[in-house]
Amino acid sequence: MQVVQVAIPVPMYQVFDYRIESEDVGDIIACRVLVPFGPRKVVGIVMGHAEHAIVEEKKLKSVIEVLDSTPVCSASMRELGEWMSRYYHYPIGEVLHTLLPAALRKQASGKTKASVQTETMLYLSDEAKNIDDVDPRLSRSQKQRALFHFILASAEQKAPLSKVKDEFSASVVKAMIEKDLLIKREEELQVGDWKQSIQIADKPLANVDQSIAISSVNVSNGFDTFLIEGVTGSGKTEVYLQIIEPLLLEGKQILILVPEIGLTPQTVQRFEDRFGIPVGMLHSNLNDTERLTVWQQARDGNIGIVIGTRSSIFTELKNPGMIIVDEEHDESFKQQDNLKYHARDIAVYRAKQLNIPLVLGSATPSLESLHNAIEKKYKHLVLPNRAGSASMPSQRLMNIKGQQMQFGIAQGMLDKMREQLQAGNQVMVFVNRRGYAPALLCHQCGHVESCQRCDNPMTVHKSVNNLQCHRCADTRYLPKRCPECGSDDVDTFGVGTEQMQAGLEEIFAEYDTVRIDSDTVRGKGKLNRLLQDINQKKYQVLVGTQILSKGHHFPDVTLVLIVDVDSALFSADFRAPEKLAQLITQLSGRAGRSGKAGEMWLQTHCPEHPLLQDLINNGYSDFARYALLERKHAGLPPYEHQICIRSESHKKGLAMDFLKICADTFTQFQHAKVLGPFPAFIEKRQGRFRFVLIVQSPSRNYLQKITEQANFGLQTLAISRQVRWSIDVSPIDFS
Ligand SMILES: Nc1ncnc2c1ncn2[C@@H]1O[C@H](COP(=O)(O)OP(=O)(O)OP(=O)(O)O)[C@@H](O)[C@H]1O
Ligand SMILES: [Zn+2]
Repeated sequence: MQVVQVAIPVPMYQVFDYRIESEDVGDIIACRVLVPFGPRKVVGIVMGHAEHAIVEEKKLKSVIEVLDSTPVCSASMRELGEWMSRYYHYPIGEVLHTLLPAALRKQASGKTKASVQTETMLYLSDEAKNIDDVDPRLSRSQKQRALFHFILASAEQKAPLSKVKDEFSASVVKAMIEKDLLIKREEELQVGDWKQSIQIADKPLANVDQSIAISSVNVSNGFDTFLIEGVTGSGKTEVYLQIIEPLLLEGKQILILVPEIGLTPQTVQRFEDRFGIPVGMLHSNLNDTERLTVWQQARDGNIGIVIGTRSSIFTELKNPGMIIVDEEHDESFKQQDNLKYHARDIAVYRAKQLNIPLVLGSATPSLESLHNAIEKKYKHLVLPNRAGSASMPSQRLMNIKGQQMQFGIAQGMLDKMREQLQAGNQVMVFVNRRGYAPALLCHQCGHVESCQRCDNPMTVHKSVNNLQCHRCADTRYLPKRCPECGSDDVDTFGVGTEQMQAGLEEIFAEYDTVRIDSDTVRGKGKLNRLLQDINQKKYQVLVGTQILSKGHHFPDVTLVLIVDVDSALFSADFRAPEKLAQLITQLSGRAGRSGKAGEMWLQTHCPEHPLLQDLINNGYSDFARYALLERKHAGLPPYEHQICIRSESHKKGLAMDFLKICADTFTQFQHAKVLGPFPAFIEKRQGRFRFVLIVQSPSRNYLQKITEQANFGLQTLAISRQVRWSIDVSPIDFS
């Protein structure tokens, strides 16, 4: 009998010992096993072999079943898991489960699922090799003769069944197997197939800045991190295409991370068109089996390029060549619940582990990455101009103090929009709220309909005729009278995307309007169809939320209007200016991308605000450097490091008490600053009161160590089981 240590997805930090009778432990390291855990059976991963079991050996429970014949994760992935467990203060069993494709986490998954991918091949039998068309076994069936020639003509006189099935029916194949003319055999999927089929399509000649970036990356050998800071439309994607070309030709695989809503078939198409090979796509709309297939293909080296969102950073690559993180500033790279990892940070660790280059790209780099570039930890490559014949859009502020507004738009702006529409161009209007209006207000008594569970005004949705809480998704019918005083003088307050679309349809009745927000793009392929329709100019007026700002290339958009973002100028979140500057710059970057002059207008009550002045006059790059200076003086990230402890409870006092204990714990450490507890930006959600505590230190290592120590103590407190709490390392959001 031997004892194995198994990582199990439960909120406990240790591994668990189990007995195993038959197998040699050395053979099942990193394989999944089914084990009893309390009353349940769970899937765990064998981490190692225990010399001495913690529990007396006789009392140890046994492994029920070994689920894999080969490891489900490589040694480097296991090492990454162990690092993440320490770095994010998260139980190892749960970390490893996060790294694996969902299909492999489930108990039902069978023994062979994770193993090497195979395919069924059809061969000519030795007998078949010696016959010809007049042989009676072939002469009577035209179809069988055709299949015989099909395989005879194939390389090595074999063909995959999947390909044969495209042209021949199953009965033809079956008949030939029964006559001993064909042999069916399972073979390991051939590695490097894609390498043979690469065909590089015509490409534009890189401009000077692009060429410098391409050659800087291409001369690198082994691990190195590059930050490409390229203005919107500067041809960053073209740079990615050209830097990965020599790697693909050597048979090396490329992993590209993109933001959640940036991953569209158009993005994938650009890579497929350039290299003529299929690209594996990993995103949240895939089912578990589809995800598993891409994961296996990548791991077995059967696919050259994988493009995916956040969690695809955990893709295993047989022959890794490079990792690219596009739009590296995007917040969707940070997982906000459970294991709160940042895919960009994991990318740095992964690239170092695999000894390959990492390329981060953005028009609006995060202050973290920019800081690393300025400090020369990353190599900084700049694309200051737009590619081809396009030039940068002009950026203007529209002072709306005291102006007459129609649906939240100033008259002067409507005139400018009409001008562009009449010239055959498209215009884009950004509104930061979906729905019809952010609140329903009684004109008589001032009552605002709110979600009681979240203490939050409910948003009016006229298209579905209800009120919705955007925090907890609760819905309520849309009242005709005030629920407080009974007056019928109730009205909406503020403008959301729905109302904006309705208003613009009225004002510009002769043009077609489309709305892009999470309500209209729900459903598989919906966003893509809408994006295609926009590119085919079915719509002239585009109204939408953030989704519109993400990397889209709309050649005919010449005017971008940002309706109202003033509230972000007064946010208590120290990251708000950075986020706002990124949003404005990315939105503005949608205008004038293909030679036509573009303009961006920002409506504001505060045109003199220094952030807006700096951004509009000097651009993001200047703003960001100034913002870094401010962070330095204020002792904020990236100059200091933070963790945030969040606590939630139905009892306000309890959530607060827990954080007070946390604060006392951390105050004992000399080199840490403790801030809070404060109410979270969203103070209440789903009936729970929410608080945060921030701990800060100039040393990341020190902060890591004291958090580990503190966490150990906090876990043992009774109150820690009465509140819902979590540790967020390098938080980017305090809501
Ligand atoms: N060297 C070049 N010569 C001519 N056209 C180019 C060149 N490089 C890129 N382009 C074209 O310029 C346009 C913008 O390029 P691309 O989409 O690569 O920019 P980007 O920097 O990734 O954009 P964004 O970050 O704003 O989404 C594309 O239509 C692309 O084909
Ligand atoms: Zn709610």
